Amino acid sequence: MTDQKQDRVLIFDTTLRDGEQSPGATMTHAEKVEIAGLLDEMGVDVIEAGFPIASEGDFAAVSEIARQAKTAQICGLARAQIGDIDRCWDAVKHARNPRIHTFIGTSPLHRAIPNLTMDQMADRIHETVTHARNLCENVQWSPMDATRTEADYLCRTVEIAIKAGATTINIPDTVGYTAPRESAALIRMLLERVPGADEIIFATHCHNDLGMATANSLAAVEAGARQVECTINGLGERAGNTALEEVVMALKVRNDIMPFQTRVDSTKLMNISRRVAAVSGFAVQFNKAIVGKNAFAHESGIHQDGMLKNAETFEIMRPADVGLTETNIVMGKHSGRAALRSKLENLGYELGDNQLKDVFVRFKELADRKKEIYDEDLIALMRIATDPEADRIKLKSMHVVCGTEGPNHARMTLTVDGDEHSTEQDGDGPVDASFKCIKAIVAHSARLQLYQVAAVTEGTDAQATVSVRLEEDGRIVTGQSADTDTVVASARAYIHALNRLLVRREKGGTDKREINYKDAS
Ligand SMILES: CC(=O)SCCNC(=O)CCNC(=O)[C@H](O)C(C)(C)COP(=O)(O)OP(=O)(O)OC[C@H]1O[C@@H](n2cnc3c(N)ncnc32)[C@H](O)[C@@H]1OP(=O)(O)O
Ligand SMILES: CC(C)C(=O)C(=O)O
Ligand SMILES: [Mg+2]
Repeated sequence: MTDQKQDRVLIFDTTLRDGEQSPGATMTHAEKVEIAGLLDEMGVDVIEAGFPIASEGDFAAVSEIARQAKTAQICGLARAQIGDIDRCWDAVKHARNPRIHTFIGTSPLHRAIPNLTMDQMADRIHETVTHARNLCENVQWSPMDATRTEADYLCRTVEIAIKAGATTINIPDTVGYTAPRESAALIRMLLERVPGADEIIFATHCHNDLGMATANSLAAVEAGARQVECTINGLGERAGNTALEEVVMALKVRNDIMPFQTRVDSTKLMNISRRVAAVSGFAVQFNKAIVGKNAFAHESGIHQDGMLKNAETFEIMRPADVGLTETNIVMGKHSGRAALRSKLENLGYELGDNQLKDVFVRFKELADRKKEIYDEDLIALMRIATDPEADRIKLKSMHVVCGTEGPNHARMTLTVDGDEHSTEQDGDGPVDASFKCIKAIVAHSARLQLYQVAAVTEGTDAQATVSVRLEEDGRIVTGQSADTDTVVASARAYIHALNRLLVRREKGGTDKREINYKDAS
């Protein structure tokens, strides 16, 4: 009997593959390895670590995650092509418990893309799944756009994949089109009609285009699926994937009507949500279920009154269940190293003494400008303080004149590899003038693809987190910074992105001296 017959639901996290496919969510190698470590620690069963054929970087990240994984199975994605599958295996084979995930679009719309007839596609599925199974014991096969595939053809292809050795069949709602009762009916139909269906695990992989991803996933579980594919914060293409935290907490809180278990330690949800938001640059909306800033906040009088008398009046989960601890240490300019270390440890950062010293200096600088330092402020600060790529170009000072009178003007001094360079520039607004200063000192041809500002905490002294995405010769880098001054945060984010670009250039074999900097004043 497989797990499918029991009450255990496997959690398959695809933050690092489908989540990273969100436009702009590209993560660095180190960030992917870090997130994979947190997922493993949290009890996720399978981590889809990337698409190894997609790039050298993806291959390297999947290989390292495979080497480092302790408990989770490590999976890579591959098209229905022998070369993809071989490349995937070369990356995941280092894991104690590897998995190959191969897929092809089976719906009429998707069959037309590679221009295969139904029979030709059936042969391709047989050939590729057989090949994958000869390499790896765990093979997952997905009929992409399953929910818009003809029922008979879906049953036929699933049967072929099972016979060829697939151990998991994933049923993707690739475009977020299905509704809960259809999602359930589809799994039931496959279980009833496909020979061998009771020997494998059915998975559900939903997208959130109509806001039904979690409902569809849970409906599939009730119908017999025993693996849910999801991402932290619901990160993913377009409207995203099923949110891991929603599935885990729904199964926990409503276990009375959905009696299924996962292995996920829910107290780690808040921390990983914040880390994924920080590294992807995708802020979590305030009212996001489970991990939103307001998910456990109460402002109206009747709610507060009820909460004070009995928290269950307005809360169906305890904040501690998702890893929110009461803020008993309020961080500010009077806090010392011990409090900072303890606070950072609660947030999941283990620091050595030297690192703590550096972070403490930055913390005090911030505390001098800001009354209260929130967890989000510390996460933003840690992200910048511990990024090894944020080195060669540094902001020494800047002064900006802006307002209704114009022209907006920036004066800036940067250090580049330790040497100081200064310039002054006018611009169309203070941010434009600052970016022009940076460009005047560090000449480059990178194109600004994205400039995004978000406040990480409330109040007029809130830190602004700025993300800047640059593109140069196909290389895409994202820089981030946080500061109470939005223009300073913007300049720092731009510089952070440039530093990353320099690292990419060097890794790509370009001579380090290619960095072209000059005094433009
Ligand atoms: C629903 C999903 O999430 S699917 C996963 C989507 N994720 C990604 O695409 C991210 C990674 N992708 C990439 O890096 C690139 O697309 C690569 C490396 C895989 C392929 O790059 P290229 O060779 O330049 O192909 P390109 O991206 O232009 O087109 C995709 C090709 O794959 C084919 N293809 C797409 N899906 C499949 C599949 N499941 N099995 C076999 N072939 C497929 C297409 O027919 C097309 O073939 P063609 O080049 O012969 O026309
Ligand atoms: C690759 C497949 C599983 C996918 O992500 C989808 O169909 O949404
Ligand atoms: Mg998907």
